[in-house]
Amino acid sequence: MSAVLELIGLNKAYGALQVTRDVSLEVRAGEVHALIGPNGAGKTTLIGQISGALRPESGRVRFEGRDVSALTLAERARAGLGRTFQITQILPEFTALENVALAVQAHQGHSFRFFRAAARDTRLNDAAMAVLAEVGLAERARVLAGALSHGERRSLELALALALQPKLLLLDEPMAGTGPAETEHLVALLKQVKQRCPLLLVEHDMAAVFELADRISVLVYGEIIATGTPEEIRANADVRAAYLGEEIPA
Ligand SMILES: Nc1ncnc2c1ncn2[C@@H]1O[C@H](COP(=O)(O)OP(=O)(O)OP(=O)(O)O)[C@@H](O)[C@H]1O
Repeated sequence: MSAVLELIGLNKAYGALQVTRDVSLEVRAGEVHALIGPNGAGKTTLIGQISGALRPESGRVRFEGRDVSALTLAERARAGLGRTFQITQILPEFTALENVALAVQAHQGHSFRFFRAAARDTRLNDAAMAVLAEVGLAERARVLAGALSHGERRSLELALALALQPKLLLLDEPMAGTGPAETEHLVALLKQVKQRCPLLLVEHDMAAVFELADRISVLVYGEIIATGTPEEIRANADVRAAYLGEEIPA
């Protein structure tokens, strides 16, 4: 399988604290690649360097064969490097449908200003409804985003990202704060999203990671200590030592 995203020798430090150490990694077409590691290992910092929110001191990011290292976050997003929006970026006073319509409209390159009116536009509405249906929120389309449950807002975040038709999706802890039923729903949803584009998934819920991932990379103190299939990672002595053998499901 070909690499959609390639990280080549990324390094980043905060003062004396080296948070990314010579990280090289590839996400291949069709795969869910999970990035796991103990708290503070540098996962979010690494995602930031991929999305363009943070600049590494050295190293390259290649996306679909193109060096995107010099591109801004917005330019990378336009190139198809998608990420989930934080819940705080959901507009609570607007309906789920209006939130997604805004994202669809943004993808089509229009101004945000008239999106209330634009949300009445049938084509825009249809496109937004299709994305909502994809994440299981069709029946909640007219509900204000602020009135959705936590799990539903997580699904809405995913819908906002999908509305931009990403060619790869970066997911930073999509299961955080969700209950068991919501987690199950999100796992099923991500399996479906995988049919559309590859995923780079940062997640602490190990059961979800081991269910979803085709390959897993393990980050410890900013360094990738192992990359492999779930079976390989489960059997890796260094990984078990880093996790004290606790969180890796048998
Ligand atoms: N802006 C910053 N300035 C200084 N240090 C930072 C900054 N951002 C993160 N760090 C430090 O960098 C290290 C890596 O943080 P990061 O959030 O990337 O880890 P993480 O693996 O995502 O952690 P978690 O699993 O807890 O979310 C931590 O020691 C953190 O305290």
